[in-house]
Amino acid sequence: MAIPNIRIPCRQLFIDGEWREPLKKNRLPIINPANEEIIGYIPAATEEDVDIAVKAARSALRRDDWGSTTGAQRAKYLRAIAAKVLEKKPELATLETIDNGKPWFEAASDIDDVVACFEYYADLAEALDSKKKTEVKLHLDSFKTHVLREPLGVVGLITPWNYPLLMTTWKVAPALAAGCAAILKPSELASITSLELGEICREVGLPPGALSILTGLGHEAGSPLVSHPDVDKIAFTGSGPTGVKIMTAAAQLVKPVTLELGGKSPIVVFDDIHDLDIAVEWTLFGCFWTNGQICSATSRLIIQETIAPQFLARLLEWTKNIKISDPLEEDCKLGPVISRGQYEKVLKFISTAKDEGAAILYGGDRPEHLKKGYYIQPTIITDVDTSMEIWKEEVFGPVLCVKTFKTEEEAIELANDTKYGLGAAILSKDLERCERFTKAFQSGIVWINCSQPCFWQPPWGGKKRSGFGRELGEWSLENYLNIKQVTQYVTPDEPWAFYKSPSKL
Ligand SMILES: NC(=O)C1=CN([C@@H]2O[C@H](COP(=O)(O)OP(=O)(O)OC[C@H]3O[C@@H](n4cnc5c(N)ncnc54)[C@H](O)[C@@H]3O)[C@@H](O)[C@H]2O)C=CC1
Ligand code: BAL
Ligand code: NA
Repeated sequence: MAIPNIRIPCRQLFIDGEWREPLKKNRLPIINPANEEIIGYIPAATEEDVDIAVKAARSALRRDDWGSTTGAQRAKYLRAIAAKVLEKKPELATLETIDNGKPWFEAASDIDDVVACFEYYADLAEALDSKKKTEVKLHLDSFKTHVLREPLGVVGLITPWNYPLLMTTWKVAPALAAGCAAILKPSELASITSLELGEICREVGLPPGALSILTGLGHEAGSPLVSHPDVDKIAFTGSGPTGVKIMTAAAQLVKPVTLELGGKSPIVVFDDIHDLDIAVEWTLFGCFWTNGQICSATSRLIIQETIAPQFLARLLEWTKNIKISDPLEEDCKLGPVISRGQYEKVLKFISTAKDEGAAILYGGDRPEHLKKGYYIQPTIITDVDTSMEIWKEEVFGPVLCVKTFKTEEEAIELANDTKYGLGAAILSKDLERCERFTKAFQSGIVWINCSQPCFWQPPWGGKKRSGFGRELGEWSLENYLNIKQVTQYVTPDEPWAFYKSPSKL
């Protein structure tokens, strides 16, 4: 597919089905991480705009055109959105690349996932109609009970910048499928494609207020959404510290949250791998895909001592072969990280690792041939100790740290030696061993003989400090539904006879 040359659309906030200037008229720069240039501006919402969006969402839930829709009717909107996204795929992929820095072909594949995800939740919305009301068998005949699965209400969706439109979709598609009215707050570092979703919703005639999109800063636009008393739930993906702030604020209102936070996931490689090159490639992909900015990145390589020298030698050769370039260039496999802040943060992690005594096997700096842009070489760090920051903390950049092990017990201990629990991978020919590791890994996701493939049908989420709740699959729909018990006394002519009846007049 040809990469189109594109103009950055100038948008406002998407509220109540229309484009509206933020009340305070503030805007934030859009920076292309590949050249550090300001390429446009996004509107910056504040508390006042949040309040208007919440009122519009409430009104959508009260109106028949959204609040009384069946799942089948909502499925039509979701399919229409999917079709429009597909139609605009080349432009959306380009916008994603120049906003986020990921290689264009990765962005294009994200857009395919966006389309598939909207279609998938269209199917689930339809299926919801037959599951909306389900009977619950009781042990008594004098009562009958059924359960209603109804939209939870107004939901706040706060998303990160690493898969901008895809992370938006992981939340928006199930929320709309469930019949909620959603308010999306994308990351200020990459909001363009989420705003374009607003234009798509307008084009397909999604009822006003069903989805509003408020771009802006976390503390100005995200925080008021979390603290708004008329928002029923927050679904968040992002950093641990922000997750803690959100959970703390939501707790004041006993507001449910789902949190998909960071990770420091292990990839355990045994000496009985099927093939050295295949294992090396999964190891690279597991950490360097999306420029290393994946919450589930398997950024701790735990390698069996017996195979370590030849594995690392081959890993080095493959790493040197990775094409680092402007992400719009064909065959680019590693673009810049998202921002100046992230660039400095990642380099600091590398310098601290060196200060703490680790060795840089490869990378550790900006590539010589790229003078501008937030580029960092794919970096491999060895001689790592479990007390080091590089072993413990999420880098969110193309940095892999390596530790060797002798026995299975040692490997599992190292794998679980983290406060996080999102993903974990094992590469081994021995499937019984893989099974033992699957049980022992303290994580929400396990990859066997691979790392990172991500599909929309299975559940996605973590344990420990990687958060809680599950996205994707049918699990995500449950996040946006209220389960209501309805119990009926079916013998109303018969007294309940709990209290003593006063004598009749
Ligand atoms: N788990 C993941 O997928 C991600 C993890 N990260 C990690 O987080 C680090 C910092 O990146 P940031 O973009 O600053 O992440 P962040 O967690 O602060 O931002 C994520 C989203 O939360 C919003 N937000 C920030 N403060 C908020 C608040 N007080 N209330 C409500 N919403 C708020 C942001 O505007 C953005 O939309 C990265 O270096 C990386 O380590 C970043 C992005 C994604
Ligand atoms: N494909 C992984 C999604 C994430 O990093 O959040
Ligand atoms: Na950007």
